Amino acid sequence: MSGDLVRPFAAGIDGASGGVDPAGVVSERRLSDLRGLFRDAAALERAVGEGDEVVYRVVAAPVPEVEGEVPFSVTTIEAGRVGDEFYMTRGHAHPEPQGEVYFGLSGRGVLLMYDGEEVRWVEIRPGVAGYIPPGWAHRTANVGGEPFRFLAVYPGSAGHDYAIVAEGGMGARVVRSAAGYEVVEEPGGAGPAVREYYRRRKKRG
Ligand SMILES: O=P(O)(O)OC[C@H]1O[C@H](O)[C@H](O)[C@@H](O)[C@@H]1O
Ligand SMILES: [Fe+2]
Repeated sequence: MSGDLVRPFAAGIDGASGGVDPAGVVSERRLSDLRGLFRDAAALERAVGEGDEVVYRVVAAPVPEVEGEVPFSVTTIEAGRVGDEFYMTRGHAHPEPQGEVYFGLSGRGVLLMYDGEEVRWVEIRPGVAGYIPPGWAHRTANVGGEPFRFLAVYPGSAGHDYAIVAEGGMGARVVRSAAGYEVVEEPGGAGPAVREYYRRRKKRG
């Protein structure tokens, strides 16, 4: 059904350019792809009108997203903000509750995680690995003045659920502050449907 497994190989990971060699799928997300995610919708539309720049690029290794394989990719998030909020990924949960590891390659970012009730975050720098446990949605933001790059390694059967983050949020936002950045929790919390989504995914077996 899912075809042959991948043959052994080595890939070059270029922390200075975000390149992966050999590469598989390359995807780009522009400001206009991130509508509805930043708090300041008017600032986002202005920036879309002023050139709609690429916010991040993901270069994947040639490993398919199927059960048993372990895909990996390098994400480069450009430096920038929409209003006070730092450039960030769309963010997703894994419909199959599977973990993931991020490893910092260059620049400085925040890995934000959310389980429908609790917000956790860690700073990722070169040489730092962040662990995303099964059942936690995740998003990264570039909190520095240069591109932020990280390697991600995850189970091929994990999948990507973007809708739960688009609808339920991440419980917090990464914004500029006098100290550089801060992670500000959002008031109110998620509704019962969102909390139930995560609760189901955090039960083992
Ligand atoms: O998928 P996004 O939320 O847009 O995040 C961007 C990318 O970050 C990491 O590299 C993940 O492993 C990728 O699966 C993801 O696509
Ligand atoms: Fe993921």
